[in-house]
This record gives sequence, C-alpha cells and structure tokens, in this order.
Amino acid sequence: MAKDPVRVLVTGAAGQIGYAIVPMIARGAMLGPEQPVILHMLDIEPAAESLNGVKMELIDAAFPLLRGVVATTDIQEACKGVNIAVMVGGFPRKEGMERKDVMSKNVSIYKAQASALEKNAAADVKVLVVANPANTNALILKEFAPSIPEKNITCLTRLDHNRALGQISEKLNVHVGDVKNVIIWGNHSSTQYPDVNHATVTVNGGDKPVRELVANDQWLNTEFITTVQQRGAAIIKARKLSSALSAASSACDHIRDWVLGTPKGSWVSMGVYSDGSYGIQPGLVYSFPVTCEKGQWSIVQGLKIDEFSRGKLDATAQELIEEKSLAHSCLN
Ligand SMILES: NC(=O)c1ccc[n+]([C@@H]2O[C@H](COP(=O)([O-])OP(=O)(O)OC[C@H]3O[C@@H](n4cnc5c(N)ncnc54)[C@H](O)[C@@H]3O)[C@@H](O)[C@H]2O)c1
Ligand SMILES: O=C(O)C[C@H](O)C(=O)O
Repeated sequence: MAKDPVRVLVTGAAGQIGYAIVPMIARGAMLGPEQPVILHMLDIEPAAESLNGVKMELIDAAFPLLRGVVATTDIQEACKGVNIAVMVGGFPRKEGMERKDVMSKNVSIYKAQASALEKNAAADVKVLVVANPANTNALILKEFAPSIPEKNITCLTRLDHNRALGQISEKLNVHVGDVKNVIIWGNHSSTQYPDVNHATVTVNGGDKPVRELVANDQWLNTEFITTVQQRGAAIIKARKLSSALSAASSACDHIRDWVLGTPKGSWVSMGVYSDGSYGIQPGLVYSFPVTCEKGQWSIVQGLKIDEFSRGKLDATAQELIEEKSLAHSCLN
C-alpha cells in the first residue's frame, strides 16, 4: 500500500543549507526511498523571491517522492501539520567568531518559533535544531514549547560525529563506512569532546579498537580532537561561508537514524535533553551517544569514562551552563 506523505519543515530554506538539504529530502536521503514527502519551506520576507526560486527548482527537478511544496514567509502556515521540523533559519557566524557570538540574534528566533511549532505542528513532531548555537537554541525552543515532548527536541552534532569518522578513516586509510562508535560529547562548539575510546574499525570481518589501530595516543588526544573541534572554523576560512553540504547531509543522517533506527551494534551522536546520564546535569541539551529504535532515541549507558574524558565532558557541560544563562539574559 502506498505510504501517506510525511510533512517536513525546513526553516531558512532559501539559505545555503536549505538549498543543499531540500533536494536530499526530496530524493529520499532523509526518510528512505519509499517515503513520499511534502516539503514546507520557511524564510523571511527579504528572501521571499529567492525562496520561490527554490520552489521552482524543486518542481523542475521532478522528484517522484515529492508530493507537494509549501513555500512561505508565514511561520504559522509553515508549521501546519509538520511531522519533522529541521530548524536551520538564523544567522551563521563569520570568520573569527565563536558560534555563541550569534546567540542574541538566533535565540530570539527560537523563542518565537517554538510557539508556532507547538500550535501548528503534529503532536508527535520530531524537531532538529541546526542553527547556531545549536544546543542552546534547542533548549530555548524546548522551554518555550512545553507541550512538545522533550524527547522530540534535539540538536545537530551528527556533523561533528561524521567529521570524527572522516578523520579516523583518513588517518588509517580505511573506508569511512567501516569506522563506528565515535562519540561527540557536549556542545556543538569548540569545547565539544570527540571521543574515540569506544570506537572501532571493521577489519577482516571483526571489530578492532581505533586506539589500537592508530597506535598514537598523542595524536588522538591532541590533534585529532582539535581538528574536529575546529573543523567548522576551517571550512569558514576556506570557503568564506560555513559548511553547507556536509551539514545538510548530516542533518539527513540524524533524522533518518532517529526515525528508521540505528544499525545493530552501532550508535550515533545527538544533542538531546540531558536526563543526568554520565553526571551531566538535567536542563541542558547535550550531545550523547544514542541508539534509536522505533522512532525513539536512548542514551547508551555504562560506557567507561576515564579521567581525561571526565574533564572534557565537564568542561563542555560548563560552557553549556554559561550559554544557557547568556541566552536567558538575551531574552530578557
Ligand atoms: N549544527 C551544525 O552542525 C551546523 C552546521 C552548519 C551550519 N550551522 C548553522 O546553521 C545556520 C544556517 O546556516 P546557513 O549557512 O544555511 O546560513 P544562511 O545565511 O545561508 O541561511 C540562513 C537562512 O535563514 C533565514 N532566516 C533568518 N532568520 C529567519 C527566521 N526568523 N525564520 C526563518 N528563516 C530565517 C535567512 O534569510 C537565510 O535564508 C547558521 O546558524 C549556521 O551557523 C549549524
Ligand atoms: O562552524 C560553524 O559556525 C558552522 C557549523 O556549526 C559547522 O560546524 O560547520
């Protein structure tokens, strides 16, 4: 039997990530090759004409899975009945800025859009916040949309996760698809902790620890970590624009695994509302290792955290505590 279409909202759809992600969604990269979709695209008034151009291109691309396009500058209309909301709308940082430098502009957008989502979206809407500062924007959205279950509001750290997989694959000269179970802990910022202590590579049908294969703790504990932490800044320096195709692709990965499930034996990183796991205080949106099944994520429990990692987990939590109070002061 033909499946009913799923309504997917992309905010900031006339921007860079928007332009990269809408064809991916319309081709099935987010919800699978059998799932029809209706795209809801939101942008602001000055971008209305450009947004309409994106709609024209979507029609011209004749995607068989695409069953409709709503392109609007009206937030209420954009949110009507959406099942998935990918929140990209906002302002990107420029060279020399930290992601929290776009805080005051972006958190107020998330406060305003929270109530529109709450009022208009499907009751079980799954929300992914991409715009920076992603964890704190997601937290603000959660606080101002109290009727959306907290488990349904997440932020993107899958890009950092994929960057970590990419660095290991390059170092070991192995296929990236054979590397798994890296972890991004904490904030999508330069304090995030990319952790390879539980990561493995499939070699001759068996899983071998990344630490054993790399055999260079000095590199893993220094350069590897800073490369992943600073990758967003390196892309901005090179392109003069922040990452877009990799962000769009990772956002599709995030939703796909959340909805369709993570492969057996592997986990991914997602920014989720903390429940106190690993000693991270509740009340923060923090990136954890998660597995997903039947549309629900759960934090992987029981991983051993050594002293080096403990310090890093706590430092990025501390930054999120500070961002949270800065965000609240921007909203007052
Ligand atoms: N979490 C991540 O891994 C990650 C990765 C890359 C980029 N980002 C962030 O994603 C965001 C978007 O990046 P981009 O490169 O696409 O930027 P962009 O400037 O190209 O596009 C952003 C779009 O959002 C629109 N917009 C602004 N205010 C809006 C509002 N109130 N409602 C709806 N739309 C609005 C703008 O008009 C623009 O079209 C930035 O904040 C960037 O820092 C996050
Ligand atoms: O670094 C940025 O500002 C953009 C994005 O968050 C990224 O990680 O590429």
